[in-house]
Amino acid sequence: MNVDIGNALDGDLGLKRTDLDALDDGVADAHDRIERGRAEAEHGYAALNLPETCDPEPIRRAAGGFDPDHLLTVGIGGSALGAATLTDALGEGVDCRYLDNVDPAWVRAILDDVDLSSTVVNVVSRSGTTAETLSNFLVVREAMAAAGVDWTERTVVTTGESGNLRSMADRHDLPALDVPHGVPGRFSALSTVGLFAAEVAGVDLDALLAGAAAEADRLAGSLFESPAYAYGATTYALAERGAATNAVMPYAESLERFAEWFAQLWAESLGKDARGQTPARALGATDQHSQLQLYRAGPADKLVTLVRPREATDVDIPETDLEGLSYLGGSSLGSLLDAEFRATEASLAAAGRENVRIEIDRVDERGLGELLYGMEAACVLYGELAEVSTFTQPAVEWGKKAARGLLGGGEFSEADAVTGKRRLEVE
Ligand SMILES: O=P(O)(O)OC[C@H]1O[C@](O)(CO)[C@@H](O)[C@@H]1O
Repeated sequence: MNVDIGNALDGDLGLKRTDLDALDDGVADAHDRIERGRAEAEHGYAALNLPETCDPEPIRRAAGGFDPDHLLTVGIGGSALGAATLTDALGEGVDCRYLDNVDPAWVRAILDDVDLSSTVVNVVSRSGTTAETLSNFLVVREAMAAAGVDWTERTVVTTGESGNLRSMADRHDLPALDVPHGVPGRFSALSTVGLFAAEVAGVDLDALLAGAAAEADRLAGSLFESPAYAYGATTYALAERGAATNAVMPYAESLERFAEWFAQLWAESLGKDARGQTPARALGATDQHSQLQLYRAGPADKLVTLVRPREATDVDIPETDLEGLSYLGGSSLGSLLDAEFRATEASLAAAGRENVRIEIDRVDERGLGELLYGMEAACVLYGELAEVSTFTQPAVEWGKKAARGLLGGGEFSEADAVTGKRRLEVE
């Protein structure tokens, strides 16, 4: 993974090279803290040890008995997004679906669309109590029964040491994978949580973890020596100068889900104490015809993170005599995408709008390992510099309690606030 922060300097937000030089002592201190946390496998920091601590063998054993047409992963947040990022980018041969929402029409459509007799179900929940995941799993289990499929023969559980799913796995002797200790869900893509789906979809886990390990080896006591820390420190420095939004814009359809994964990582880790940086999901070249107007001419309150593979397959553009389009004929879609990437990057810089370029060699296992690990390390560094509690997510609990109270799942004052909503309806 390479990070080019040149366009983050001397823009509207006024970040100077000297500011990064001044920040580098803080980066060194943060790196020391991170390395101490890794050495002690402290909660959260343990995620940065996964290239060494994640053992692919149990994952391969759990997946080995199946040869499915479909993989249905039932999980939400970090229990689905890492797997989805990996199978969207690298998966081959198996139709991988993710039930991470409880929209009835959408769930029904997916269950009607897959042949459950040739589907493997991976139900994933660290806590084993997440309402969406447990509800969807109960629906899937009933659909399998209705289809005459023995769900116990086609279900793999990924969960913590205790809880509903662990009890169910024990009771029915289901294949069960352990979520890693001390790794919050949004940091668990490179663990059993993300890698079961990847294994079923034919991803080379060793190459993926080797890419992550290579990025881990590049963590250093200076932002100028570590791509991950360069990104974490630069995004932090820009946030401190007003970049309230970070628009992540991969120039590859296969990385669109990566932007969704990044959004949870960045928002749930850094959105604390009335601070943080809002991740916006964009896609190149498509959003050049959409959000780019705002990024270039709207408020100077954001940075754009442009992500791309340096190499990719290509498609030739046939010659044409279409008026004014002959310059495209004989070129290729890859050349057009490359020109648009560099033009968008320059367009933002010309307008004083800060942007950062992240490149991986290819959308392959090594590249994704580098990218996912690099963003996780960047996030941890940003959290250290911002002095926030990177690895907790207390703010999401209020809504969970309110919903549970509304459903009669207990007495929660939060539910009272829902029924007391101020109304002003306009018909
Ligand atoms: O794996 P679990 O416990 O079902 O949690 C799923 C997701 O919900 C959260 O805990 C937030 O509610 C995320 O941090 C997590 O990725």
